[in-house]
Amino acid sequence: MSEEFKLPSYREQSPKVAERFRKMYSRPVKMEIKGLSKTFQTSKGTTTALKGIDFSIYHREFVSVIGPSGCGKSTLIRMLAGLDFPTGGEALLEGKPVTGPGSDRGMVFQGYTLFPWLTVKKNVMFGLELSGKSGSAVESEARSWINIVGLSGFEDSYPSQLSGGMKQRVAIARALANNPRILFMDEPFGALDAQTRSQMQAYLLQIWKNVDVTIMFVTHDLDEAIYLSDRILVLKANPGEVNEVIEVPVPRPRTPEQFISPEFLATRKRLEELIHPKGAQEEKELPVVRMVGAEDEVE
Ligand SMILES: Nc1ncnc2c1ncn2[C@@H]1O[C@H](COP(=O)(O)OP(=O)(O)OP(=O)(O)O)[C@@H](O)[C@H]1O
Repeated sequence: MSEEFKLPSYREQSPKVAERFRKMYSRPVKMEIKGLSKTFQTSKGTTTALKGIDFSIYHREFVSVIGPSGCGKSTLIRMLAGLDFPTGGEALLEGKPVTGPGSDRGMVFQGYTLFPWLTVKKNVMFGLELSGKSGSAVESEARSWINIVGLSGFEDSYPSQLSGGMKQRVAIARALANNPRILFMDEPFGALDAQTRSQMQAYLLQIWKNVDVTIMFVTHDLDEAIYLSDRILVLKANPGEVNEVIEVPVPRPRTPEQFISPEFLATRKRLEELIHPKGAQEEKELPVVRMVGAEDEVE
């Protein structure tokens, strides 16, 4: 008889992984979130989108935010980016309160936010020119960012000539060209097909490794969060609060083969327990629409 396969605890870390976290926690705090809350007044009453979020993101960390729909993931990232304002608490970037948008924070969203009338190079140069730089230095800087995201040769293409994954790489290059202290990514790969999405995840890990940047990444995809992150901030809904912070025990460098490693599976199981707790959703029988004979029934 074979022994029952037992997953390790998602808290079990190899010495190498524990050492990586020790190093990470010894780095300076990049962003400190202190008691951050947000309520919205609507015609139906008050919605508490976020309540008392406390969390610190360390320099060069990759953090993902995950949670059920409506738990406040986008609201959180928008407030940290300075695009919306908290109704309580505050966020500090390198010790300074966030009071509005700024070039020290980059954003990449799910929708392709490139200017369709500008070439790849001009899209990447846009932020640099806004900051007052000009001339050949800007152009060569833009070229080097285009190279970093693997799009050399496409400098003069227009967004309409690129695939979805390529457009998102341009959006990443444009955000990084401003040299942000932190990059916020809100479901950046949500609109991509599964194959392009996994390629983009691998690209993003390479870019993160090669560029001095800290990343906060919102996703619905549990595997994506585990594959990319150092830690996962799990939120719960109504009101949006921190449910758990998971230190991902999967060693780096990450590879797709790790998706079936015991550490990966244990982390996935824990995330599923947190996000889809048993009994939270009653299994509903869907109505049967009989369009075939009983002998054609399937299970
Ligand atoms: N501008 C707004 N006015 C009123 N309520 C809002 C507004 N923006 C967000 N909310 C509410 O705040 C809560 C959190 O919304 P948010 O979009 O941040 O959640 P989310 O976790 O990103 O959701 P999803 O996973 O579905 O994208 C929801 O209940 C939402 O209805």
